[in-house]
Amino acid sequence: MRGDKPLPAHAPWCMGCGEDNPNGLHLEVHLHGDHVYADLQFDERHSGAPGLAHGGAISAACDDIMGFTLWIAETPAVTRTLTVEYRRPVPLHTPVHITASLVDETDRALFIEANGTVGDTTYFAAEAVFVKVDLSHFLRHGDWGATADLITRFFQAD
Ligand SMILES: CCCCCCCCCCCCCCCC(=O)SCCNC(=O)CCNC(=O)[C@H](O)C(C)(C)COP(=O)(O)OP(=O)(O)OC[C@H]1O[C@@H](n2cnc3c(N)ncnc32)[C@H](O)[C@@H]1OP(=O)(O)O
Repeated sequence: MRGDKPLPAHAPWCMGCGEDNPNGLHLEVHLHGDHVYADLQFDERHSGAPGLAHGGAISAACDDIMGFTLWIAETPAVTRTLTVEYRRPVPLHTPVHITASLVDETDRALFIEANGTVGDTTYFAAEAVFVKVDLSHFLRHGDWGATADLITRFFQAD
């Protein structure tokens, strides 16, 4: 059983968890047992209808926290599909607890679920398929310098 452990951001400018992104969600994600979790509050930067979180911001929060179950799966992977069920409108400036866990795995695919609650009530739930990649995926498609930083975080996370 894994204990409660803070996990490093995907990248400093990551929209979900990067500490240097002024418009990001600033998720601080912890590993706890067989799942990861974060506590967040959406604010005006993430607004859709007045006073309510934008569906895209909620989807981004789900995608990003699911991207932390990679430390459970112990493999890099990227989102192939993401489905979000918006069950209740999420007010801004309201504490939301979001969790994600790995529910199944094949040679190439990870099946991941996320859940966002306010108090004891589920406000949104998501399912995703991530496809495993090797770290060269990020070198091939992304920024070399930032990828070197990502690889450092990958190995420091152990
Ligand atoms: C300790 C570890 C720390 C890690 C630390 C690294 C951090 C790592 C940073 C991550 C950061 C995250 C941040 C948030 C998550 C993003 O935001 S990720 C960004 C958004 N996503 C993307 O950009 C992905 C774009 N898509 C792609 O690059 C390519 O489609 C992919 C995903 C690499 C797959 O390419 P491909 O290999 O050509 O795809 P394909 O052959 O069609 O499918 C591959 C396999 O997956 C299966 N598959 C595909 N789709 C499905 C599906 N829907 N259902 C079931 N199986 C499927 C296929 O059947 C196939 O299996 P096999 O036939 O090989 O057995």
